[in-house]
Amino acid sequence: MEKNGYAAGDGFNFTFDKTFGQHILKNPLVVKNLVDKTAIKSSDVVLEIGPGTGNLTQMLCEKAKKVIAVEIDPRMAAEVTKRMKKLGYGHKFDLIHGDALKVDFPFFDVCVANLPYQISSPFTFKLLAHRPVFKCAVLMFQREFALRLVAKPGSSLYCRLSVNVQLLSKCDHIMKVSKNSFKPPPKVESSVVRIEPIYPPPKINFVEWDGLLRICFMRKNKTLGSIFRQKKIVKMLFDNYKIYQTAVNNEEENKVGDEEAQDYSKLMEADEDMLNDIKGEQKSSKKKSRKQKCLERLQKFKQNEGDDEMSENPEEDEKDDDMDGEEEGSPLAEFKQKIVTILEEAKLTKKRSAKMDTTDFLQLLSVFNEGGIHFR
Ligand SMILES: C[S@@+](CC[C@H](N)C(=O)[O-])C[C@H]1O[C@@H](n2cnc3c(N)ncnc32)[C@H](O)[C@@H]1O
Repeated sequence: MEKNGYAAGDGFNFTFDKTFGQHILKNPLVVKNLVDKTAIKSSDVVLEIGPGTGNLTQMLCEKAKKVIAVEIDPRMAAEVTKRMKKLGYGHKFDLIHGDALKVDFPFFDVCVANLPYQISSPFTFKLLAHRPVFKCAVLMFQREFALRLVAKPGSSLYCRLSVNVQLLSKCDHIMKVSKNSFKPPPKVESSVVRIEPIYPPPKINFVEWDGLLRICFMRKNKTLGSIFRQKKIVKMLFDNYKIYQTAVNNEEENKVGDEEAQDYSKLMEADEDMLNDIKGEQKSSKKKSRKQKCLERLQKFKQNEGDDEMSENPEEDEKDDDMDGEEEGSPLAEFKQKIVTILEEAKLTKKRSAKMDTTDFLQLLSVFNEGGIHFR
């Protein structure tokens, strides 16, 4: 039987469902390589997300003490269970039928997943929030997403997703996987990433963190001095400041802070935006000619260079300083001066988000918070 022009998988009498991103890893070398990279011990419990027909599952069962798989498609769930029983792994294989974003994960040491790419971001942050903390996760992602996860300061792909994931984990790109290793082949290239959670995670308020990063990455090549002098930013922070001061005066500070302190969910939302950006880029780039794309890239490159040059020059930077019409000595102007002083004293004025690592951002959040400046 055929659906979407593809025959059903090796010997399985059902068709692949595109809505569940069913692209089965058919290249045994890739399967072996991927499982080897997990360095599973015979005492490890493995959580596999999206086992499909079980090509990875079989090898995971060979190595691990136990494999628990979460599969959304009942046909795949039945198939992989039957296959593991037939191979003699019934005693060490458990299946949870459900949506990986909704079910509670059991205890595990290692996670392996080849999931639909549209849920990469929420899944990654759900995993990073899982407790007790696990040893590592080996995950297949769309290449662009993977490269953003591991991008370092200074790389053109460095973005909020990179900072957020690297705040919570050590992240390495371990192999590229071509479209032809899958059946049916997806439209995009893939990469495998190894993620090792950092434990304990930094004790910060993630809503504050997310608010700060959103501002910093609005123009990642601009200096912080320039970004934080913009009237709309100063005004927003001033409003926050007043609300926060009222809360402190009413002795509600702890209520405002503590409840949200370990909430990663905002980071999930943040990076959903980024994932949509990748999807958007792909959709629009499909319609463009190669020449058009080259021209755009060149323009973008020049623009980024321009940003850097512009913000090296204090006079040019002033152009962004649109506090026009704001009287000297007004509460807003004084508040702006407070921000400028905090940045100067911390020697952060000349820093640019594009080149700042997680430690720099943690320092920035800390000096702002100490100065009573908040981002939620
Ligand atoms: C790309 S296929 C990978 C199959 C198999 N692991 C392999 O590598 O050959 C993705 C699998 O994830 C399952 N899946 C999709 N969305 C899911 C979700 N939200 N929760 C759990 N499984 C899901 C699909 O049904 C499919 O079996």
